[in-house]
Amino acid sequence: MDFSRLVRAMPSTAVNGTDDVSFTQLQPNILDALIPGYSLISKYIIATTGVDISMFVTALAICFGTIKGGQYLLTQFERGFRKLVMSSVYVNDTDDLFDQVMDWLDHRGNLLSKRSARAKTLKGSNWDDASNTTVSDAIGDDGMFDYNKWAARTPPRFEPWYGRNFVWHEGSLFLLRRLKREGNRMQISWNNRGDEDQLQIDCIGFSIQPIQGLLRTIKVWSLGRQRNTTTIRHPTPKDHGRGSGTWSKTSSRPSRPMETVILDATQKNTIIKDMNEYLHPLSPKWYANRGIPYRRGYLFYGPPGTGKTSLSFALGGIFGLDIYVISLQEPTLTEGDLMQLFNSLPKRCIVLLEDVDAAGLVKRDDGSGKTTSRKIENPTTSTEAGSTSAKTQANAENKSESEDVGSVSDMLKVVVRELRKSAPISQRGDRSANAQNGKKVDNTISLSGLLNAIDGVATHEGRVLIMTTNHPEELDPALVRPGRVDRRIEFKLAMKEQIRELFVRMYGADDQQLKFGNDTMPKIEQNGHLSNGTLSKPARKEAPIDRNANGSDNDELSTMTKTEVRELAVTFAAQFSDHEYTPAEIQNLLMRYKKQPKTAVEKVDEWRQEVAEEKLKQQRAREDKEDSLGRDS
Ligand SMILES: Nc1ncnc2c1ncn2[C@@H]1O[C@H](COP(=O)(O)OP(=O)(O)OP(=O)(O)O)[C@@H](O)[C@H]1O
Repeated sequence: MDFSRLVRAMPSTAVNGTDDVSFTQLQPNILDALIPGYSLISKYIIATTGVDISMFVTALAICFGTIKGGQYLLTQFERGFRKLVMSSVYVNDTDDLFDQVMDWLDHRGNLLSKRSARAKTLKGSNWDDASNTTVSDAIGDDGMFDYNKWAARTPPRFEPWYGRNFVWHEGSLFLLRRLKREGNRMQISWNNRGDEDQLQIDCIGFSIQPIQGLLRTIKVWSLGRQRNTTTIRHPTPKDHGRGSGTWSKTSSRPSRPMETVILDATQKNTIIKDMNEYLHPLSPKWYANRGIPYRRGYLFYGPPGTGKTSLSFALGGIFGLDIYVISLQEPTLTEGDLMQLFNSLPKRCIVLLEDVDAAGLVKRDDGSGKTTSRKIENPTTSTEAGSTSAKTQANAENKSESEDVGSVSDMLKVVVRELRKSAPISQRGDRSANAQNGKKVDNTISLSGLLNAIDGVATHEGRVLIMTTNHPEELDPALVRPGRVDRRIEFKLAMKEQIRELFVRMYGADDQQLKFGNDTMPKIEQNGHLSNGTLSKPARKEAPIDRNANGSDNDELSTMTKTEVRELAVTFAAQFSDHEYTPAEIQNLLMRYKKQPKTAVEKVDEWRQEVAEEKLKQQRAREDKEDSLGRDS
């Protein structure tokens, strides 16, 4: 705005205030100062249409000025008022509390502005919100499940949009606003999730105590909602724009009940008791008094599909801990990120470090100035349909190394394998695949980098570290030394008893009690505590298991009693030897016949044949790949 022109436009009488001022006379001059080129436009309009727009534009300018002035005064008043008599608490969006408050706001429908709200389609991780939809709503005319119908009936979630939200809680009035930082300016915006958002909570008074009470209420409310769910977090993808080395919540799923992980009872008990003891509120003091870092590490090792991840998730469920998953195979993960990720862990959580053997760790400098690369094997693909166990694969490879070095081509294979072992990490395994796919692969996590992150600073004391591997023999002793790994748990191929339990769980789950296979063993209460063991409850009545929700003709279960299922489980398990298949493979067979336990028993031989053929095919494919690698080199 040109103020000098504005002053010049006012007649001296008006400026001096000695004469009456005709407001209409001033209009063109003032408007010309306010809107550059106004007089020209105005003259043109008068010349072409004969209409004088001065009055109209004046009215508009006055309205605009009044509104802006009002807004300015209001902001100044609010600022002054807040400074004088209000207290504030800020919550950053990287804090869990931020989401909890947003969720809480969302669930208080009366908070939403009457005129505007943001509708958000719910993603799969929210299990509760589809509960209003019944199965029949989602069945198409042809009797098949129609996902679109299901999704269409799942209501969107309505969230607050721009503006202030006033909350009345326990006799206090709160003002909640979301602020987004843009440069040095804080702007109000609801749900424009970006970087560095903040929630500002104000209340009237000279203390933040009422806000503390509000946040406590929200936390308790949130805890109630999260009960029986396990939150999984992964490193935030690099392209997310939030900077590397931060965690993102990837899912919140119903906790996996411990009894669904079929393992040796003693083994399972041991780890639960150990963790329970470690997480006890008095434990940190016990560790501190003895000068021992308050950390606990476990190594879960064994072939793919034997329950390592499942047990980790179930432990998260019973101890109410969130799970922070890091895969060292992630090609863009750097040592700096790893350190930052470990340093930003909450006080109590489970860190699941997956496939530590396949990470491509470079061994620590052995003093000779050389660093030696670790071997990367192509980890067995644990497809649901007939995955080959790593053990079988390892045996096959060992065998080929020791026996088959007879022909030239066999010798070549061995040479190729050795070449692959010593090749730079970026040229091997998954990183190689990523490189071919155009992903960035120029980083490496060295063993010392990993050890630094694990040992880290005292801030992440209290966490539980679970490392999983299919090849424990390939791990550097430094990584698994006591203090870093306090207990090693071996996961083996399924025993007959495990197979029987898997069968019973699949077909008679409603009848299963929380037990570890031995009635004298302690039971896990819902809250994760151990209690003295009692006899498992017998089946209530011998009625057929009728869960014919969408009845099908070949539903054998609806006519079977639980006792019959148990008896059939024994027949099923008797067809296998111990340590023949992984639990994942057995589960895959059972999943094919979800309601046909008798058919599952009959089909074992057919399935065995199929799995053997599949494994042979995979073996041949591996050999062909090695041959072609040999030819290329
Ligand atoms: N001991 C088990 N009890 C019950 N289910 C199991 C068990 N082992 C495997 N499964 C089932 O097999 C599937 C794969 O299991 P999981 O991911 O836990 O295996 P894993 O040992 O972690 O494999 P990987 O080494 O490939 O990560 C899951 O669906 C799980 O339910």
